[in-house]
This record gives sequence, structure tokens and C-alpha cells, in this order.
Amino acid sequence: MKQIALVTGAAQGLGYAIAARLFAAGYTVVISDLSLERAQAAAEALDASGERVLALKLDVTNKADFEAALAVTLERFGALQVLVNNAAMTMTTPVMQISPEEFDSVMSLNTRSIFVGCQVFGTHMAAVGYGRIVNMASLAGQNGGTATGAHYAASKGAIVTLTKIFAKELAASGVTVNAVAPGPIDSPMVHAVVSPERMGGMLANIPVGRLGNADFIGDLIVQLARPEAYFTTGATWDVNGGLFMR
Ligand SMILES: NC(=O)C1=CN([C@@H]2O[C@H](COP(=O)(O)OP(=O)(O)OC[C@H]3O[C@@H](n4cnc5c(N)ncnc54)[C@H](O)[C@@H]3O)[C@@H](O)[C@H]2O)C=CC1
Ligand SMILES: CC(C)c1ccc(C(=O)O)c(O)c1O
Repeated sequence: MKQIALVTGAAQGLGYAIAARLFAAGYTVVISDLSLERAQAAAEALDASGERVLALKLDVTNKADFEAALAVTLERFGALQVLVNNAAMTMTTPVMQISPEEFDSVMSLNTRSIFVGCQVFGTHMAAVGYGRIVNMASLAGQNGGTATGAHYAASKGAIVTLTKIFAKELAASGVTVNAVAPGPIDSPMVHAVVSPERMGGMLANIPVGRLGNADFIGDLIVQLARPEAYFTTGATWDVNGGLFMR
């Protein structure tokens, strides 16, 4: 059976690495992002033939975009088994200076998007009796964050909880819902948040002494997406170089 996966925020960074590892594992991959042009460029880089890749605009703050992306994917490929809710943003505003509007915007993009994605895609997956959803959390959601903003950390903590809730709801329908919680991964986002001057201090604080690798996150998600991974659901998979100990 053809295996189709959709990744949000897949034009760059971890999202692109996840899409690339799924592609290498034989999946047909829908690369979605806020910008159609950037999604198209990423799709072209992954599969110039365009046979096993589709680029879509999917603004994760917009429920109608999730619904449209599901409809277009089903129309084009006839199935959709895997959703990776990856898109997010971070802002490093000190907690006492975060406005309610800024707090809402981070929660909407990082957390409400996961809620909506699990609802829309989970409903389809439950109807067909099979599916795999992976939500991108963060170590910051577990330890309150250090380099990251308070709203970012709170938004990621809520993803762990939502993952458990949707896992329980969908378990009997053949749908698993798991989260991955990375610590700092070598990616545009980490370099945007941690200046070159502060990077040495950050590396010194990571027990394994180096940043994580985006391809490994992709490979972990390939494993969680397998039919054989039916017995892990509601779990948060930590990938943090031992930083949880600090
Ligand atoms: N890079 C890291 O060290 C870590 C990343 N993470 C998580 O991994 C995920 C990916 O992170 P990175 O690749 O580093 O981020 P990134 O900032 O490099 O990429 C995020 C992608 O999301 C897209 N995006 C932004 N707003 C969007 C919207 N409204 N709708 C759809 N797409 C949108 C951006 O265009 C971009 O392509 C995020 O959930 C992040 O919180 C978690 C822990 C560590
Ligand atoms: C790159 C993102 C914002 C990031 C950076 C640092 C940490 C950490 O030190 O724990 C994270 O968990 C992140 O998600």
C-alpha cells in the first residue's frame, strides 16, 4: 500500500529533515509550509521528478488550511497515513514583558495548531481505522526552557498533554499519537535563538557536548510511523543529549 505522510513547517530545518527521512524510507511526502514558494522549493530539492512529493500552503493557525490539505492529499494520492505536526515559532521576550497578544500568537501557532491538526487528520484516520500522528514538543516544555521564551516553553508543555489526550481518544481506532521532545538541534531555529557568543556556553551545558542532529529526529519519526509501532502511543520521546539531567 502507498504510504503518504504530511509534514507541517517542512520548508526548512527539522521539518525538511523529517520529510527527507520519510521520503528516503519510501513515503510519498506532502511538504507543507506557510509559504507555498518555499514549500515548492523544498519539494523540488527532495524529488525533482515530483512523483513522490507534493508542496502545499498550510498555515497551521488556520483550520480551513488543514481541511484543504487533507482533501487535496486524498484527491491526489488516495490516502494519508502519517501527520507530523512540526511547525512552530519561538520568541525570546523576557516573561514579564510578554504581552497577552504575543502570548496568544505563540500558543496559536505552536499548540492550537496541534489540537486542530489532531482533530482534522485524526478524524480521517479514525474513519479509515489507521494512522500515525507525531507532534513536535521540546525539552523546553519539560524544563521550562532556558534559551527559549516562556510562552514557547508553555506551548510545548501543552503539546505533551494534548498528545496523551488524543492518544487515548484515538487508540481504539488504530491511530497512534506520540510526541518527540528535542533539546537543541543543529538547525536555523537554534542558531536564531542562541547567538555565536552564547553557543559555547550552551554546548558546555549539554552533557554529550554537542548539538543534536535533525536527521536522527527524522529517523525516529520514521520508526514511530511504522505499522509495527502500534504499541507506543501517548508517549513523549526525549532526544536531548542528557540535558534533562541539568
Ligand atoms: N531546532 C531545535 O533545536 C528545536 C526545535 N524544536 C521544534 O522542532 C520544530 C521545528 O523546528 P525548526 O526546524 O528548528 O524551526 P524553523 O524555524 O527552522 O522552521 C519552522 C518552519 O515552520 C514554518 N512556519 C512558521 N509559521 C508557520 C505557520 N503559521 N504555518 C505553517 N508553517 C509555519 C516556517 O516557515 C519554517 O519553515 C518546531 O516545532 C520546534 O519547536 C524543538 C526543540 C528544539
Ligand atoms: C531552538 C529551540 C527554540 C530550542 C532551543 C533550546 C532548547 C533547550 O535548551 O532546551 C530547546 O528545547 C529548544 O526547543
